[in-house]
Amino acid sequence: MTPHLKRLGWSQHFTAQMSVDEVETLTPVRISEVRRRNIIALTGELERLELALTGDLVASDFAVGDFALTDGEKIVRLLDRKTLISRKSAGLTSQTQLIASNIDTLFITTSCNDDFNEARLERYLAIAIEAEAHPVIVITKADRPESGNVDDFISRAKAIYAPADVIALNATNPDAFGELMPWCSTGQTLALVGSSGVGKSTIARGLTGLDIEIGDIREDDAKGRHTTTARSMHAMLAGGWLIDTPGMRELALHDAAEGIGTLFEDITDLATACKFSDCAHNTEPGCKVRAAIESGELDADRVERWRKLIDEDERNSETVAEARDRGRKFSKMAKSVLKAKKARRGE
Ligand SMILES: Nc1nc2c(ncn2[C@@H]2O[C@H](COP(=O)(O)OP(=O)(O)OP(=O)(O)O)[C@@H](O)[C@H]2O)c(=O)[nH]1
Ligand SMILES: [Zn+2]
Repeated sequence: MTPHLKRLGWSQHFTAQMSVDEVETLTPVRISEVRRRNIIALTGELERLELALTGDLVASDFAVGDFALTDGEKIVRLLDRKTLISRKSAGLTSQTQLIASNIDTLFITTSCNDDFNEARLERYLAIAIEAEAHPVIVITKADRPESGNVDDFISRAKAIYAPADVIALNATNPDAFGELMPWCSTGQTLALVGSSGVGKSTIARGLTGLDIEIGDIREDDAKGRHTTTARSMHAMLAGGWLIDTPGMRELALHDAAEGIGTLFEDITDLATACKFSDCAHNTEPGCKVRAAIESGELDADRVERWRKLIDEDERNSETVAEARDRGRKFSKMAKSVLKAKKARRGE
């Protein structure tokens, strides 16, 4: 592996996928922009190539951050991803839209104010775990906590998921960025998520030295609003890459059952030991989850958040057919309720 490729974020994971023939004839590149008709990719020397899509490959098969092999003209082969973040596209066709790939670290950003909330952090943690990206909870506005003190926010964040790192900082102070360096250096790829106003753009600016507006670029055409990924991969001052595709801001939970399972492993373990395999953990006899809440081993609020997250995930993961089915069931139910009401009123 050349040092140049390492700088691009290349690793053994990708080398191992190449045949001897491919090593001799093709060039590895990293995809930095996905356009409707072509792909912009960077070589190890950071040369920017405009590559054609040919054969079966279409733009929606690619994510910013992908590694691929090219003959210099077109993409020949897409390499298996290390990690992938996707979302369900809005609208009638509930297709999965690829948002970013081969991300090592996800900065889950919140602030020392009302934005800080366990449920929100858990949702992003489940997304990171599902994508196999390392989660770092970055708590901004540590210079002016609106309530309590910064240490309280840090301990609350640490209590959510032990493997996640937690950093509190003043994102407007350039000196504070030193703490973020372990995830920003050469070979590392990073993405930022969090609500509006928590400081994502401020952090992005601090890490890249560029005034980038994350998520502002949209294309409109007859088919409706498209997100484009123009200029979505930015070199960080410390040597790594920051990926900030527009879809990152609107990430919703979907198909993250495993992520939720890992995040709430203790509850999941108890739930599998319940007497009934379909236990809803309400009033069923032999429910280990309820028993753990009653003994004080589990926090009832956390269990509630776990259930809500599973519900949200299942709702967002359903296929178009399932959603239609649910719609039908609902309208059937609504009709029968209406009928019963009318009958009561003697209509
Ligand atoms: N004092 C202080 N202000 C901060 C900090 N982080 C962000 N801000 C300010 O908070 C405001 C919002 O920050 P942005 O970086 O625009 O937040 P964002 O997450 O990118 O917001 P959207 O673009 O709406 O998604 C700006 O005025 C920042 O200067 C911090 O750590 N301390
Ligand atoms: Zn149970």
